Amino acid sequence: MKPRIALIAHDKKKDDMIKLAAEYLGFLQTCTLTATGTTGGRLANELGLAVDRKHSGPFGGDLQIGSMLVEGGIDAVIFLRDPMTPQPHEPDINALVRACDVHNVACATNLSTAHLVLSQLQLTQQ
Ligand SMILES: O=C(CO)COP(=O)(O)O
Repeated sequence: MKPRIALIAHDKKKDDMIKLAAEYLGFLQTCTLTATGTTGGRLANELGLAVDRKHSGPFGGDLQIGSMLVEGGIDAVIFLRDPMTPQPHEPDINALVRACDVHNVACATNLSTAHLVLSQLQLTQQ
């Protein structure tokens, strides 16, 4: 089955997300991708990736992805959080990360871990 990956980035991390996704473009094209609204828009517009776009994070996008994950619909989450900027929807962010822990779903919240997760997933697909 294709890996089902959620891609989410806070505003100051969106350029990092685009660079990361560009590095793994060939692999990500083989995956089923879900993203929060603005992140997904950039991935689609700038890299041509087919992404199921949920609401923007502050409007419930993290919760929508959390709900999918709880239902068993997500294999890994790449969530480039901005630890330096307070977010109005902090409880939603914590709920998503908590849902990953509850359901033992890989959750990369920084670039180093994102590389480890994506490179490993890519290996297991080959
Ligand atoms: O806020 C976010 C995650 O908490 C991301 O939402 P956007 O991708 O819509 O900016």
